[in-house]
Amino acid sequence: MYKEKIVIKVGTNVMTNRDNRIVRPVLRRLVKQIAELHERGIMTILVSSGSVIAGKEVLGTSNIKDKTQRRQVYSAIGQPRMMRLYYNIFHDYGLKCAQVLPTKRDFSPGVHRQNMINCCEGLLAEGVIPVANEDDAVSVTMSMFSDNDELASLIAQLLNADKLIILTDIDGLYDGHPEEDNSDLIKNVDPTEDLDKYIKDSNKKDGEGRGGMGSKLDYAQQAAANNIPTFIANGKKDNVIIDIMDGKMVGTKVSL
Ligand SMILES: Nc1ncnc2c1ncn2[C@@H]1O[C@H](COP(=O)(O)OP(=O)(O)O)[C@@H](O)[C@H]1O
Ligand SMILES: N[C@@H](CCC(=O)OP(=O)(O)O)C(=O)O
Repeated sequence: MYKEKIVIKVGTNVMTNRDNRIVRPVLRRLVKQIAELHERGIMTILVSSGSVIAGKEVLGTSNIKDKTQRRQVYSAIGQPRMMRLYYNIFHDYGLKCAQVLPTKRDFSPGVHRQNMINCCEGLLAEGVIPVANEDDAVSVTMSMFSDNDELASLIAQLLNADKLIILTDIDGLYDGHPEEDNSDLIKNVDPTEDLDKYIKDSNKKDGEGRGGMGSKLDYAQQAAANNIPTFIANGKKDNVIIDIMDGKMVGTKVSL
């Protein structure tokens, strides 16, 4: 049996380069760290974005005009590609992984919620790493999460995780525009702090990440309010997960 369980969320921008191609070594470094935690008796539930961008890599520009339908098509093509990548990398590290594709409905009180718990706990008990992503192919409008930060936070709360780590393409929350030299990284925030003033607009396109820093913070604060210490950190940096688990000061920590 494992000693601890943590949820790690990896955003689209962590795994892509400036041409929006998936960078396999990034996924390898991520899985390597998950494998190291596994050796320490720490199980990970990985929440991974990437299906839309992986579908876009295959299909290129689509003629579909409707944005929702385009997202459905890209993700239906991309999700099995993501899982093939993960399956192979986890296998190289001697680990098993499994796909979990929830929709928002699965978190409403009642039987769906219990099914989610049973599925994830069952996988963890078997030593298998659940790799979750929103079921983008079928989840539209009401059944949609605001983004995978929400999904990761809900899974962490549902499973009563010991930590939530949200990996993005920036070191954490800055107190000014992240690209300005005089902006500083905020190391600690508490779950009730109003952080809206720090959020800057982004101009990301289809599949390049949803939600932005604002939603990341909202969901990090939600998990932290439920006693789950949450970290927002740069997934492109070497060893960032291990550093967090070893208590080093990296990223922005959201906790009570
Ligand atoms: N105050 C801020 N500090 C840090 N990042 C910010 C801030 N305001 C806006 N951002 C933007 O939020 C982005 C991260 O959110 P997002 O694009 O949704 O990433 P992901 O794909 O990892 O979910 C950063 O790349 C940055 O441009
Ligand atoms: N579920 C979508 C990603 C949605 C999302 O939240 O993206 P991101 O902000 O990059 O974590 C996908 O797999 O492409």
